[in-house]
Amino acid sequence: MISEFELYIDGKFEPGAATFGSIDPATGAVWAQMPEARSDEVNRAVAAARRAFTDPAWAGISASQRGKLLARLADLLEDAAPELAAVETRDTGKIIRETSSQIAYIAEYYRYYAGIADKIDGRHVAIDKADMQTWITREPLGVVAAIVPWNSQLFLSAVKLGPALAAGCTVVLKASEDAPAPLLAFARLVHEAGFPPGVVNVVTGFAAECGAVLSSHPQVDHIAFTGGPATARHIVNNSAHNLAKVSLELGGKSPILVFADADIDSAVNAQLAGIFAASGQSCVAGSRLLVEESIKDAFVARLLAKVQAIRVGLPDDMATEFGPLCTARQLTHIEQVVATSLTQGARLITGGRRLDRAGYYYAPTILDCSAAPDAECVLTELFGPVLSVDVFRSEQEAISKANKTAYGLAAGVFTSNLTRAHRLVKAIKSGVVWMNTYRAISPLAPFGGFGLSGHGREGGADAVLDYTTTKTVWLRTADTPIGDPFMMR
Ligand SMILES: NC(=O)C1=CN([C@@H]2O[C@H](COP(=O)(O)OP(=O)(O)OC[C@H]3O[C@@H](n4cnc5c(N)ncnc54)[C@H](O)[C@@H]3O)[C@@H](O)[C@H]2O)C=CC1
Ligand SMILES: O=Cc1ccc(S(=O)(=O)O)cc1
Repeated sequence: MISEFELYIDGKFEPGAATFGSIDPATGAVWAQMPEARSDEVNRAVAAARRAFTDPAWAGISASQRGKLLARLADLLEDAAPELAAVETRDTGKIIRETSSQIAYIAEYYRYYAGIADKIDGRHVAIDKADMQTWITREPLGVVAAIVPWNSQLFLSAVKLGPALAAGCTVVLKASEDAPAPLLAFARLVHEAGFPPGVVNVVTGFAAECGAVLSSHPQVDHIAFTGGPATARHIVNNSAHNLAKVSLELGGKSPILVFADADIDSAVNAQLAGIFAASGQSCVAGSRLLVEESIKDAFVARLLAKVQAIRVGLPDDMATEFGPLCTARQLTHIEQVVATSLTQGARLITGGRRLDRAGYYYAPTILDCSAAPDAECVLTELFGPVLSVDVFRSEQEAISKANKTAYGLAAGVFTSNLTRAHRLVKAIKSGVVWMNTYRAISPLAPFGGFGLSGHGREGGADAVLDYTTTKTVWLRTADTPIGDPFMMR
């Protein structure tokens, strides 16, 4: 497995200003040293990206050529998927079953944007003046600061790098200080793919000396951020310095609504996947089960039986279904929110404790919140394996409970009633609604939220446009001299 990690700045690998230990969440012990970028490294990375943006080696190549570089990166990523998956699993604790299949699929995101690179068209305007031709071209926006959290970081980078590079931007990618190894390893593939120096730079470091320096840097034009709402507020404040365009992909408190007429086996499995896959550390975690009252007891009993059969184990074992949390901080946060929720009237159905083993394991947990619908665990994101259960008695009540948090990222609806399904799609406030399925993703499908879940949309063809700006060109076609200079044409 890769065990040496460096920053990647201006086409070269370097050790950083200092190093910090990265922890293996399955043991709680440091497993590798990571290079820390501070202001000097960040400033050099942004300067390299700025220079590369206009350098003929990048600005002078065709869009098709940019697509070929992205396609090459996709091939390299696919080949390296097993090795990168091992690194991600070691550094984040995410189970190898998910990392290995997810990384192979991420190659498809780069392929998708490779194909789009030379399809970013401008348009001709049927202008309302006889002696004028007017058209709009699309140009790359400039230097992008891509800031990602530790979870699914190769995926969250792909939905930024893919469209940004297809559009012709250059990028400084900041990996989280929690588990940066997979992105630093990924930088080797960027290098091998042959992107000119400075087009992609990969750094990691802490909030004040790295993240804040990058997001407030005067040479940054666009900040593509994924993370928590609290950090997002810092990002928006930082962008007051550079007035960069900002996109925010934030947390969620996504409901899964199960009606009595649903395919219950499917809904139980989707709920299991929604909250216990990746040990609940997913922005789209289906952390609120809203179930029709008449089937609540039967549904929860079937769910509980499946939860009790989950195979907890070491994340690098293909048989493991449930691994540790990524950080000790996360473990403490979940313990505190669960304890508070119990005092607020939530009732423990299962879990609610650390597991008695090394590493940051927290048991799959279900809390009945039907008597405490405003408990903390119902309203705030935990980013862990904690499901709150509540009931509804009517479609209207289901909608109002689904929409009651400040988030609006995703929702799942399980029903066999087609007309109701259409009504719910319209009524639920979230950027994604999964009907009779959950946590499905594709490069072709846009993704993002409302409210506290942010306002960006990543994935899909239109994402490329976020990394471009328009230029309107006017051409006067008359051969006669321009007339009255004191009036607008
Ligand atoms: N909507 C989406 O697509 C997704 C959202 N998320 C959200 O991410 C969060 C979990 O990740 P965390 O690592 O806890 O997020 P976080 O917000 O703590 O960190 C995210 C990134 O921001 C950086 N950062 C921290 N302070 C900064 C500052 N002052 N200036 C600039 N950068 C700064 C961090 O170093 C890291 O790289 C959850 O809320 C989760 O829901 C996670 C995955 C996908
Ligand atoms: O479709 C977008 C999407 C889905 C899942 C995740 S996570 O990695 O599970 O947080 C992120 C984005």
